[in-house]
Amino acid sequence: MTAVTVSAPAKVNLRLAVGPPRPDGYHDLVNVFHAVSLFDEVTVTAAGRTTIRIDGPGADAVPTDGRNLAAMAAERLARRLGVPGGAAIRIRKRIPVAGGMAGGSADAAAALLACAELWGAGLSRAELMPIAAELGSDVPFSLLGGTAVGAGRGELLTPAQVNGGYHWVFALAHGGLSTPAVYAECDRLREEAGHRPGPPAHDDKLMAALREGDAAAVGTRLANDLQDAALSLRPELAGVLAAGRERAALGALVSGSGPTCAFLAESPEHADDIAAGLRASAACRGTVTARGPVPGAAVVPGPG
Ligand SMILES: C[C@@](CO)(OP(=O)(O)O)[C@H](O)COP(=O)(O)OP(=O)(O)OC[C@H]1O[C@@H](n2ccc(N)nc2=O)[C@H](O)[C@@H]1O
Ligand SMILES: Nc1ncnc2c1ncn2[C@@H]1O[C@H](COP(=O)(O)OP(=O)(O)O)[C@@H](O)[C@H]1O
Repeated sequence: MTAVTVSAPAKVNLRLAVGPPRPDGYHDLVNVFHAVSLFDEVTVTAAGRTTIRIDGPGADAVPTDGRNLAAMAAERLARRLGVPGGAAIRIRKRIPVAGGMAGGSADAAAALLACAELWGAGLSRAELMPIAAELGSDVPFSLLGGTAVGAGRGELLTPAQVNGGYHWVFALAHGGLSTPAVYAECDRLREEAGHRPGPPAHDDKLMAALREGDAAAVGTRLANDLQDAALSLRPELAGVLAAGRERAALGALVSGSGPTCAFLAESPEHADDIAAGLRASAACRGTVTARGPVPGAAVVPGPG
């Protein structure tokens, strides 16, 4: 096999409940991940050493050395398998960079699956999961896809039962937000308010709404404990959320650590209407519509 291409989806967090900081610097979560139809594509070919080429919006903000999560995935798997050399990696980026939609995690999951295929590793998706978790808390979900509840730091996944499809609008922001900075701001705001959070809690009503395919009920249960921190660091996001609510979005929230904002719509037509409202308000850089849930990282058939 000379080239393998894998596509991997972006995510939105339907619920992100954040516990107190752990001694290792992470936070325990109840993280309800939902994969949406916005994909990065990663192509790998055998090479003497690992290299990265990347194109698409925001590509210039992504490292092309050993700090790139896709490169880290390839190197880690090569070491694990005893493969000499590495992989030439090409990333076609569509997921907003540092946008709270797990683009780096998608690229890492895609590179892991693509290299396993390229090198004939014969590893199942389940066997790739522990390597994915070493690369980042969100990487296992990028492999799994669908809708799933992440415990621990987000890496311990249980697939969720979901009926129906969900229509989303994403408001793209200028620039990104650093995930560690948003978690730190969340801790700071809680300390300032004298709020001592308990362990993160599940929301049975959200899970029931997902099982019933009741988009309106899902919309009312969307929740993100990092939202206040993202708004504190980027106050203009309040205007973005308000612009989507004006067009009667079923729910509106910051996606993960932000700054992308997510809006749940009743139908594809309603999604287009919310997107038009957001663009008219000039509150954001642009919009993307997508549906969920979609599967996780998958090999794209045909020549790489
Ligand atoms: C917030 C979330 C929500 O899904 O994603 P984004 O919205 O940024 O995409 C995740 O928790 C991000 O996961 P990921 O981006 O994989 O984070 P990691 O590389 O594992 O960790 C980066 C840093 O984020 C913080 N972190 C991450 C996960 C976690 N459960 N607790 C944390 O405190 C820590 O400061 C850590 O050093
Ligand atoms: N392949 C990659 N794609 C995007 N970002 C990457 C990648 N590899 C490393 N990074 C770094 O990870 C940071 C977070 O990126 P990303 O995963 O897009 O955002 P988020 O964590 O908000 O979902 C970026 O600022 C970038 O420096």
